[in-house]
Amino acid sequence: MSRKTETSGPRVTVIGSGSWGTTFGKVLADGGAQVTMWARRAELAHEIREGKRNSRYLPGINLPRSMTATHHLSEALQGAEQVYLAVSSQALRENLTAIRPLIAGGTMPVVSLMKGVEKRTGLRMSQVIEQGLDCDPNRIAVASGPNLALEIAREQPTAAVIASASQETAEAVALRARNSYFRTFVNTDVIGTEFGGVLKNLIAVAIGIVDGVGYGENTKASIITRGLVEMTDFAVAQGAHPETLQGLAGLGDLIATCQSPLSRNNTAGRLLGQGYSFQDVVKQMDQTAEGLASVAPVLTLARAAGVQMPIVEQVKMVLDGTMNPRDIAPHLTTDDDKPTGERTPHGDDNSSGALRRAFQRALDQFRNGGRGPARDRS
Ligand SMILES: NC(=O)C1=CN([C@@H]2O[C@H](COP(=O)(O)OP(=O)(O)OC[C@H]3O[C@@H](n4cnc5c(N)ncnc54)[C@H](O)[C@@H]3O)[C@@H](O)[C@H]2O)C=CC1
Ligand SMILES: O=C(CO)COP(=O)(O)O
Repeated sequence: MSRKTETSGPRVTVIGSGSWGTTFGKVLADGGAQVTMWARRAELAHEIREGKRNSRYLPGINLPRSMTATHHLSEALQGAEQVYLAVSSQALRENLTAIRPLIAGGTMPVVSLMKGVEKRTGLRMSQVIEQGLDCDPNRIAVASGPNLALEIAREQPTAAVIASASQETAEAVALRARNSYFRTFVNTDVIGTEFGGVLKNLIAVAIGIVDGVGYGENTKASIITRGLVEMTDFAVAQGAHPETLQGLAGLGDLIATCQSPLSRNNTAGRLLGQGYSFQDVVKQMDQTAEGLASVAPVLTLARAAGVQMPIVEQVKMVLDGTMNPRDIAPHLTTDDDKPTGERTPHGDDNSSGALRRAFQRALDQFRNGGRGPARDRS
């Protein structure tokens, strides 16, 4: 398929040349941008720049001719109109320290492509960016959705969400990060969009465990469905719109990650289910499985907010080696509470949930200058 590859397009920079950073760089380049990748290792920058390949992370993929790469941060960031961040979540803060003086005074959007929380602080990536760059939250955007890197690198049609507190920033980023095989929608629910990406990783680890022990489709469907309830309850308690969790950044990503053997979180879970210890799994994974680091901070936040997450609790117990993977279930098997309904506290029949949604919609409209709701709107 031939793609638009102008060499005179706007300059954008992608920090991190792993599987997602490189794939997103290709998305941007195929959308007409002049993309400079920053790679930590000089050899990888050389391979991308000269060979138009990233053989370790994206085997078999030819990268656009217009894409270049460097391992010098200052060179990578020079003249960038937008900056995309795609290192592992735990490495973000140290990278921001190096980036900050190089973009000081800049007003360009900074976009998180990451799906984790910082282990030490429990902060979302956009919050770490706000602190690390000391920048206006209206400049920050996050990208999320059912986005398995290798499928997108193969140009399989996919959709994603770009969220920012500023509708204008979300739209500017969405316009840049789109092409014939990658469609971006926008919203202003940064909390829901980010937590969707974080939480589905945890449910994908649970599904991997189920696969690893050899359970079938009923168990998986039960865990995916109840997992979405946990994701929604948690995210809404943190200030998200429930609708966001029903969209691409929630349900969409949950389906993709739970179904695909390409998912690293799913793979890590499968190894746990097969009996490998957490330490063995970490040794075997040569790419980032964010869910492993997010479990503890998510549970800390959940407990503080009074949200119950029985599936995530079980993932933690399997990781800690205190639960046999065969005991995983859509509920805590030690739970002898009386039967409850399926509905969540934000369900349609709940007036406080409806009130909250109405209030959030009004707030959204106010933020968008009265232009109406902007949920997942292209
Ligand atoms: N691979 C995928 O399909 C998708 C990944 N993501 C998210 O993107 C983020 C990055 O993931 P991937 O690119 O897939 O991971 P990866 O493991 O393929 O690459 C991570 C990159 O970060 C770099 N890195 C690690 N520690 C670093 C440090 N201290 N300083 C600088 N660079 C460092 C590595 O060298 C590597 O280039 C994660 O948060 C992940 O959840 C989001 C959507 C899709
Ligand atoms: O976020 C992803 C798909 O949307 C990638 O999932 P994994 O990190 O589990 O590979």
